[in-house]
This record gives sequence, structure tokens and C-alpha cells, in this order.
Amino acid sequence: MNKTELMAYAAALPKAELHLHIEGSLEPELMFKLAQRNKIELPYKSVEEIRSAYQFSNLQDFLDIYYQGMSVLQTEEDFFDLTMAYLNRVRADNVRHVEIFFDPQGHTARGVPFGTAIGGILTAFSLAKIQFGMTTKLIMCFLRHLPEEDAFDTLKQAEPWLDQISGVGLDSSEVGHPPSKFERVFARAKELGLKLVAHAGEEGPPEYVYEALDQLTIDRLDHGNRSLEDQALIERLVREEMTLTVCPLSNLKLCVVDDLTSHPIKRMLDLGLRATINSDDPSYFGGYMNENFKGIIDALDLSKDDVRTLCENSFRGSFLSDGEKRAQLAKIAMV
Ligand SMILES: Nc1ncnc2[nH]cnc12
Ligand SMILES: [Zn+2]
Repeated sequence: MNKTELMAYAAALPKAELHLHIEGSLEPELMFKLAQRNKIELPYKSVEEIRSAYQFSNLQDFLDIYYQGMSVLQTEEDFFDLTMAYLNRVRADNVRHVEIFFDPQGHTARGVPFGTAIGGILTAFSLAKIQFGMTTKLIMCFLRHLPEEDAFDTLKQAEPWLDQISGVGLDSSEVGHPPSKFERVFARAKELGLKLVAHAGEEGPPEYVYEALDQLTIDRLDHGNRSLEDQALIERLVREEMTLTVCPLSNLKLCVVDDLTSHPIKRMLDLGLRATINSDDPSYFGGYMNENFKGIIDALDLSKDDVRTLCENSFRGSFLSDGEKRAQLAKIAMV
């Protein structure tokens, strides 16, 4: 298969997205519309000016703009519109199942109640299920630059919705905020029956991945790129069939890699790691699911088997039931 055919194959395959911050899918056009609707002053005069501000040299550069951008999200309708726009967009990429992150502390700290954010997101989930049969799960992330106490407080606020939250995650500024800082709140989330995921090894060292495995007891690893610096860690991740939610265009935009030709996704597959493709914050990083596939297909020497494995891994690594996973894998085999 040449690259054009391989891209058409990737586009046609059913897939799941497992690493998507809903606030990072806020397109500049919607940001402007919500700013006007909510009478919020933005430091930009036009959509073009917003887009040109999206130049980052590391994770923190991005996070500063990301937290500022979410200030336009005020009402349940705003969160509904944001989520519906994302679900409609990735439907066109043949994404059939999503496990979405949201950052409640990014909203409650601005005086927007937990229920406003989650209410809008869950209503969009229900509509997407009815309208186009998409399945969805919600993962609530703790902001790691804040104290563990604040994470406990957020978990408490989540109590009325725990039956509609699949898991907890850990995001925001990685270096200086190791997973071990959140050991107790993750233990509590586990007692409550929630799945556990954490960003680790995006900018942070392999030790952070070990902490996420040993101290947080994660079910899935977000990013994990820097695991490749440690042979014993690679072998363990392979042995434990740990899913890595890898985000190629994010890695490029945040300078985790210099160029997509040096992206480690092919190496990860060759090592036997259960890697998946995801968009992270697509509005900020230049593309949704299929644009991430296009980026790696253009830059790397991926085979048809590699592309299929990436899509299969997205369901294997999901929090769907075994039966649901089998059904999705059977659909992949039909393409
Ligand atoms: N890529 C990322 N890493 C850490 N925190 C984030 N929050 C949103 N996107 C993130
Ligand atoms: Zn992320």
C-alpha cells in the first residue's frame, strides 16, 4: 500500500479516542462565539489572531493559553456545545467510541460549578448515543500543579455523578509534580470503583512512569514517551499489556519530538507496546484523530498491519466491556 492508500485505510477503520481533553477541542470560532454570548473579553481581536498565538515551546507555554481559553465556558449550554462539536467532528473520522477527559478544577476555580460542566458534557453524550450511536465515557482529571487536598475536594464534589464517571486522571504541569503526590487520592478513587489513568513520561522522566504504575496503580498510561529511555520499564509495560495513549501532533507542537520523522510510535509498536493514536488537544495542536494518522503515515514507514494494530489497540485499551471490545474488533476485521 502506498501512503495515500494507507491513509484511506486508516480513515476507514473504526477507532476509539482515549486521550482527549474536551477543553482542548475548543476551536477559536467557538471561543469567539462563547465570549460574545457570555460577554467575556478575550485578549484577541480575531480568530486568526487566536490561531497565530498557538506557538509553544513546551507544555507550560500551552497550558497558560489553554487555561485562559477555557474562561469562555460558563454555562451548561457552553459545555454541551463544546462537547457536541467535538463528537460531531470525530464522527467523520470514524471514531466510534471516546473516553473524554475534563478538568473540573479549571472551572470550579473560576466559580463555574462542577455540575454545570459535567451536566453539559453528559447531555451531549446522551444525544450522540441517540443520534449516531457513539459510545462515550468520562474521565475526570486532577490538576497536578495544585495540592492533593484540592483533588480530594474535587472527588467529593463529583459524588453525585460517580455512576456517570468512569475514571480519574492526572494532567497539567508534569515536571515537579510527580504522580506520588497524588497517591492517596488515587487510592480513594480506586476504592470508589473508578478506573485510574495518569499523564506520565510526556516531559517527566521514566521515574514518573514507575510511580504512576506502582504508587497510583494506573490502568492506562497517558503519553509515556519517555518510558523508551528505560529498557526494564519497556519490558514491564509490554509484559503488563499497558496501553499507552500516544499523541503525535501534540508531541510535535509541544516539542516533545523535533519532527514527526523522529516520532517513536513505530518503535513502540515494534517493541510490542500497546500504543494508540490520540489528539490530546486538537484545536491547539493542529488536528483531530485522522490528522494524527496522516502525520505519522506521511512521516514514518508504517505498514498496513501497524495501522490496523493501532486501531485495534484503541479498543483493547478502552474501558469498554469485553463483549463490546470483541464487537469493535470484529468490525475492524471487516474493513
Ligand atoms: N498534553 C497535556 N499534558 C498535560 N496536561 C494537559 N492538559 C491538557 N493537555 C495536556
Ligand atoms: Zn493530555
